[in-house]
Amino acid sequence: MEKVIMCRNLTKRFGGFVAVDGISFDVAKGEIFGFLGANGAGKTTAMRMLCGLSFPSSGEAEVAGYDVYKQQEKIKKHIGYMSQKFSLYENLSVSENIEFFGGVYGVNKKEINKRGQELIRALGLTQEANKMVGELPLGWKQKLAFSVAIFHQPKIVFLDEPTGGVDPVTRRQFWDMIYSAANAGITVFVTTHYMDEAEYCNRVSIMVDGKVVALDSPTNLKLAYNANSMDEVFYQLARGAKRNDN
Ligand SMILES: Nc1ncnc2c1ncn2[C@@H]1O[C@H](COP(=O)(O)OP(=O)(O)OP(=O)(O)O)[C@@H](O)[C@H]1O
Repeated sequence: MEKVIMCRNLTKRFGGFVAVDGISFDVAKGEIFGFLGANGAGKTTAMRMLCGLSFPSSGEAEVAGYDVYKQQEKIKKHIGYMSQKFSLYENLSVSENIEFFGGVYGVNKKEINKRGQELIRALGLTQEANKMVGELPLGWKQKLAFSVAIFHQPKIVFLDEPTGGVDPVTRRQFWDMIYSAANAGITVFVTTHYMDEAEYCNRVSIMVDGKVVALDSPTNLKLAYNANSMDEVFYQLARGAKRNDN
């Protein structure tokens, strides 16, 4: 098994508060890894460390073979990132967003043009290519944002609640794109609050109050917790959480 993410006792403190408390796991190439936890559990903080955006307080981690303390710039080059809050520029057109982000990620102009056109066709956005992204329905924006995040063919894509606010059918279509990316060898690390999405992951980790309290396939987790759904598993584990930012 080729590991593309490895972390051991990864910890982040803010003053005396331990936001991420000694988490350890590996993620394999091409795996779809669900990273669950209630509000305030520490998911975003952990993800920011793995993306090379923030230094851990202690512990070890390697992402795409690079060290999270010493090689943050290398990590950023080899990953894609999409979140609900940060993705596309609403006041640029579909084509301009592809050009811009392709450029930021170091794809050359010729490739951007060629693959950009293919992408627009594949997404069925030919008529909308010159429209401002702000005019697109949310589901289309999310699909485009995901495509842009993997345009430079990264080893890993980090998705922070990528499908918030859209209906189950649109979410399902989004997940078809995730499966295609994983089949092409891109590892997917995804946080979500939707338990139907947790069922789609190869493995799921559940964080409570900064710690990973369970990690396995959805099938094994349901067996272990004698539950019919991931919703039930999640409820059993997260109901005792002390933190809840909401
Ligand atoms: N810069 C910071 N300074 C102090 N505390 C912080 C900081 N960033 C996060 N925290 C705290 O760390 C804890 C974990 O926050 P984090 O955003 O990682 O949780 P999360 O699991 O991503 O939650 P959500 O699902 O709401 O996004 C929270 O209690 C939060 O208030």
